[in-house]
Amino acid sequence: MRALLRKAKEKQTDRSLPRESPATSAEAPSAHDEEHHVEPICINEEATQSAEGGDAGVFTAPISSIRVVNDWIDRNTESVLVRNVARGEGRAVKLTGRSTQAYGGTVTSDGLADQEALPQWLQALSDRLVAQGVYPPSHTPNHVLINDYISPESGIFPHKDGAAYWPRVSILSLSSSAVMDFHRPRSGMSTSGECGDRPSTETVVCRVFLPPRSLLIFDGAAYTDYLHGICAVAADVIDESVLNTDPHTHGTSVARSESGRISLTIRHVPPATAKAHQLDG
Ligand SMILES: O=C(O)CCC(=O)C(=O)O
Ligand SMILES: [Fe+2]
Repeated sequence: MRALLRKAKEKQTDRSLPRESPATSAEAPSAHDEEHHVEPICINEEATQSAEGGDAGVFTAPISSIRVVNDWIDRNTESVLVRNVARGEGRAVKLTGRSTQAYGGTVTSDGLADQEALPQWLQALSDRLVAQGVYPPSHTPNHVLINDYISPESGIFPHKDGAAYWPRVSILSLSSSAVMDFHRPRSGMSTSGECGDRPSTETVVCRVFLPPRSLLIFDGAAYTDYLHGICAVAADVIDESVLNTDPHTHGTSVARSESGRISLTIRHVPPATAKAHQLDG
């Protein structure tokens, strides 16, 4: 495992990823982590094998708790998942620029209420994340939020996922790439409303390219201290500041797919009763 992580770090060097360090607060272990006993992630060999034989691209970003596994699924699996998302349209909630489908239950400030079993096609993803060591069996993902972005120009305003979730998130991208921005919170920064059309240089500390079929995993400071969001742009301008990109693509822009991106946000939510119990005692 150590060798693997070392390999990932070497890849980071190979790819000339920016080495600026983020705000020092990002490096410090968060009190929230300790409170939730977040174990380090161990992504095993299988997770780093590209399904199509290419470079899996696991790396550690400047905020040390962000990782991307490229080609986490193959194209056939992607097509199956896209079709399953389309079949779930009946349960979709329409928002500006995107619709969402929630599976697993209702997330409340106390934890997961009205818990329902994940459908088999989502449970398979959850099981794979546990098998790969991304989640411990005690925190098997039990909730999936699907964001179906209506057009390439759709995004999501910078936000934090909040305290109801166990603080590690895995996001699987389907159908299109996008760049996710991690923002340092700024006093008075709005965390609701429309997403912007460009990242704010004032607040962005880290930008990460998410190709279709990639899995983004973040926890620690990236989860608790920073906001994440996706700009509302039809094409993402790529330069050396965007992680998970090859140097030869710097200076180009990558168009998002006309059909819009779909993301599956896979998390563990402690049951409402368990959480209330934990707080009591
Ligand atoms: O579409 C994405 O990748 C972001 C989704 C997200 O941040 C969320 O569901 O909380
Ligand atoms: Fe989020």
